[in-house]
Amino acid sequence: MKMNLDKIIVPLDVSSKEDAIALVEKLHQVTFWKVGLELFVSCGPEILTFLKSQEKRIFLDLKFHDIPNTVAGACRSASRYGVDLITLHATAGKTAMKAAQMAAEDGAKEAGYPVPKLIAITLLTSLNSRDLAFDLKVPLELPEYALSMALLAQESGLAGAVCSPQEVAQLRQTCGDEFLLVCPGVRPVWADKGDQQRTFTPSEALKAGANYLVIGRPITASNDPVKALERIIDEIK
Ligand SMILES: O=c1ccn([C@@H]2O[C@H](COP(=O)(O)O)[C@@H](O)[C@H]2O)c(=O)[nH]1
Repeated sequence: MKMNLDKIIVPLDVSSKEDAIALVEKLHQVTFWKVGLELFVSCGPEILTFLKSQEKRIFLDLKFHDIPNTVAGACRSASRYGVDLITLHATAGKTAMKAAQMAAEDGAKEAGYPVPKLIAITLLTSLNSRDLAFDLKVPLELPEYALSMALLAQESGLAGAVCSPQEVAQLRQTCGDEFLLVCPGVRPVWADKGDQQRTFTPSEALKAGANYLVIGRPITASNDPVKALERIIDEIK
């Protein structure tokens, strides 16, 4: 039970500190929480301080995407809070990713924390092949594109990537066992897909080689989040 629970990251996709604290208290067995744009924009770094006080691991998912100097500055600042994972878009480019990695090392060192793992967004799990080809005009097949973004992140010295579970087997095979692969877009068969386009079930995603699964609404939007989490843990036993 504990081993599988450690592989699940639950997003705190709520709009206030009070709601976030209530969720953390309700799902007290969850050890790894994700702070994304909605919560961070509404309550700022206070939420990180709260999670640290509860000895939780923190995935800071702000998906930085800017010029190298700005992305590096954001990663330096974020690393001073003692977070464990930080996202940035691979499409920010190699120079930005390299600068981000160096800055994260500096920020963590200044604050006396371990260096967080920087992981690159390959292609948002809400996009499908049609979006990639016709809207974004990317002339590559989707799996090839996701792989090329992961390789760019790896060449830039990043610890890993965020990918859909549908691409994780190929990324694992090419990028190796040490490369961290974090998968959102995970849906038990009984859950709504919502805006997620490239999904697998939790057991499929783990079998394919994901290190961590990010599972939000199937748990947090359920009438009984504790039961939903237990059901997922049972299914991946
Ligand atoms: O490609 C990506 C990158 C990040 N996310 C984030 O993961 C969670 C997924 O939540 P669900 O409720 O399980 O859909 C959410 O916070 C996203 O911002 C992603 O979905 N896809």
